[in-house]
Formats: sequence, structure tokens, C-alpha cells
Amino acid sequence: MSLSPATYKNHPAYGRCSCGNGYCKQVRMAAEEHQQLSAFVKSIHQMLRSEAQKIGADKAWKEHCMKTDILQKYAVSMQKLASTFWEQNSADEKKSAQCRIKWIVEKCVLYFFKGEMEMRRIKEKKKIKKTGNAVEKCGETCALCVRVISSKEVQGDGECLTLLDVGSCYNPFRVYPFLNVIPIDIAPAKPDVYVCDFLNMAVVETEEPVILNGRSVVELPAATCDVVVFSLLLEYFPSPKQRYLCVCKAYNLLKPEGLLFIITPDSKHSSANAPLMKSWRITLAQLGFSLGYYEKLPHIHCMAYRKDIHPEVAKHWAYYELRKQNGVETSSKLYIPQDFQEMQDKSDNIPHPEGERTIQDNASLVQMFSQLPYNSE
Ligand SMILES: C[S@@+](CC[C@H](N)C(=O)[O-])C[C@H]1O[C@@H](n2cnc3c(N)ncnc32)[C@H](O)[C@@H]1O
Repeated sequence: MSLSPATYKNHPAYGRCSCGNGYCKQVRMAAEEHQQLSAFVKSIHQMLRSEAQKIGADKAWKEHCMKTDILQKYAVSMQKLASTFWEQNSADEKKSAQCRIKWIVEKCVLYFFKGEMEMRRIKEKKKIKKTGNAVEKCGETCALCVRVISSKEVQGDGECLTLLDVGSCYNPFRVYPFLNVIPIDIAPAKPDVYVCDFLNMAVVETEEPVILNGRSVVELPAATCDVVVFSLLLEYFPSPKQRYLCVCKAYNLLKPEGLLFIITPDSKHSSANAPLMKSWRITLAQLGFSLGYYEKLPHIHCMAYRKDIHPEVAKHWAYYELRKQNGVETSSKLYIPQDFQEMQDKSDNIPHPEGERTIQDNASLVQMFSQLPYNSE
């Protein structure tokens, strides 16, 4: 694979070249390996999406989960990408993709330990008063929550937050002592990650504390997590319906006032996919999530959704947003740009390389987004 000099110049290894020659063999090899790993990871997502188009998303998913060799290669590639190349990039905040983990941790600290949860609770109380519903339950619901203890985690001294990391791959949150991490993945890259297909994992009602033993997880109790993380997870799924099922499941797993973090890749400027991000926000609000934090970093959207104590608050907001947009019914799908790309490819019958879009592609995407149930602000 041959890369242009401009690609090397943008590569993290370029600045660290010990011989001072940015085009030396070491830099070239690092850049090429980075490129190859990214291409492999993307090709798996692409393969799954085209299988889903041929045989349906459910069947494609089932078959995909049995391809252990491919899953294992994906896990190794992803871990290397994240912990070698993105870790290097994290020295440069502008390029950093690794900073998604830091972003999540920082927001958890602000929200759970620096008073922002209480502030949000007060705001919610005010809003619910406006909508005329009862508020007595505020602040009491957490007492009902069950505790899940991951036997693989070393417990910290103080109060730990239970964080379910879905699609954890290499368990990047393991280093934070205030987190009781439950890392799950269909194909773990590390032995401390539990084998689990989140799509098929059951959410059960129980009042007993749950201790996780063994290598896999098949069910988790409802309302047990302070935090659920989907970091670069949703775009793995070939269908908008599967992504929606994941956020529903996260909703049931979270305690009231818990946070769902969604990190999704997007190298475009902040407004390019704004209509799509808005559509997510409305779909999540219809479940009872309100947007807590949002930031567009250079290659990713970072979002934290709060499971409101009173789902009516977020549902009300969604209702009025939809009314502004001429009232479209509840959506049970979460779209990503690739869904539209492939719709366009199908109608053109012209193959497009994944990733780069032409001006024409962008024009058709804008048109398609404008036909989405929820248009931009
Ligand atoms: C792009 S990687 C992201 C890894 C990590 N979260 C990060 O931010 O670096 C997506 C991960 O999700 C996992 N995954 C995909 N579908 C899953 C499912 N249904 N249940 C559990 N893990 C899943 C994949 O195996 C893969 O490790």
C-alpha cells in the first residue's frame, strides 16, 4: 500500500521520528500499518452491512457472530489501533481519538462527584412542575437499585460507579479505581473482558446482588448501572433497528439518573451530520433520555444521555420537537451516515469507496437527511 507524503506528515509517528527524517522506513511502516488496521476494521463493518442487505440483519448478525477467526482478528486490530496509534495521537488533543475515554471519565466525575447530577435533578423537578406531573419520587428511586459486582475488577476504597462498557474490546476503563467496570464484547481482546452479545443479552428483574463469575455474561439485572458506554459500538451494527434495540436495553439497565455515553465517529465538521445527531436525540428522548453533555471533537461526536427520573420530561421535549417538524410518529431506528450512503449506492448502482464522499454524494445525503423524520434545528 503506498501512501502520499502528506499522509506521513499527518501521521503521529512523523513528529517522533528519531532520525529526523520524516520519510524514514520506520515512519512509513507505522503509517502503513495504521492505514491497514483502519481499513480492516472498516471492511468488517462494510461486509456485515452488505450481508445484512442480502440476507437480512438478524441472519447476517447470527452468522457474523460465528466467524470466530474474523472476530479475533478484528479484536487484535482494534486493540492495536486504539492502544498504539490512537494513544500516540492523544498527546495531541486535536488529533486525539483516545480522548473519548478521557472525555467519558471527566464527564462522569463532573456529573456524579461534582454536583452536576443534583443540578440536573433540580432542573428536572422544575420542568416536571411545568408539565403538571408529580415530583415526590425525585431522588428516591436509586434506593431500589440492585448491585452488580464484577469478580474480575479490583474494587476501590470509596463508592464505585458501576460502568457497563459494551463493545469494550480491550477494557480501556480498567485503570480508573472509582469505576466498577463490567466490560463485555462479542470478541474480547483481553481476558478480563466478558464474552457477551449485547444484542441477545437478557435484562432481568431481580432484587439480589449479582456476582459475575466465569468468562461470559448472558444476562444482567435491570436498573443496576450508573453508566453504560457505547464507544464506537453503534456503527458496528448493520441495521438501524439493532442500534435502537441497544439503546432501549441500555435504558433498562441504567439506574434512574444514570448516563448513557455514545461515542460515534465523524471526521466532518460539527454541523455536517447535525440533522442525524438531532434525530438520535429525539429518538432517545422518546425513551426518556435527555441530553446531558455533547461535544464534537475532531473525529468523533461525544454524547452523554441522562435517564431522567421522570421520562415524561424528555418525552415532552421530543413531542414538541416533532410538532415543530410537522409531527412525525415515534421512530424505532437509529440511522448512521453509512445507511444513506448504501441507499445511494444501491440506487446509483455505482460502487463508492467507503469513507470519502464527493460533492454529489453530500448533496444527496443532505436531500435524504431532509426526508428523515427529524430535520435539523
Ligand atoms: C470499534 S470497536 C470499539 C472498541 C472500544 N469500545 C473503543 O472505543 O475503542 C467495537 C467493538 O464492539 C464489539 N461489539 C460489536 N457488537 C457487539 C455486541 N452485540 N455485543 C458486544 N460487543 C459488540 C466488537 O467486537 C468491537 O470490539
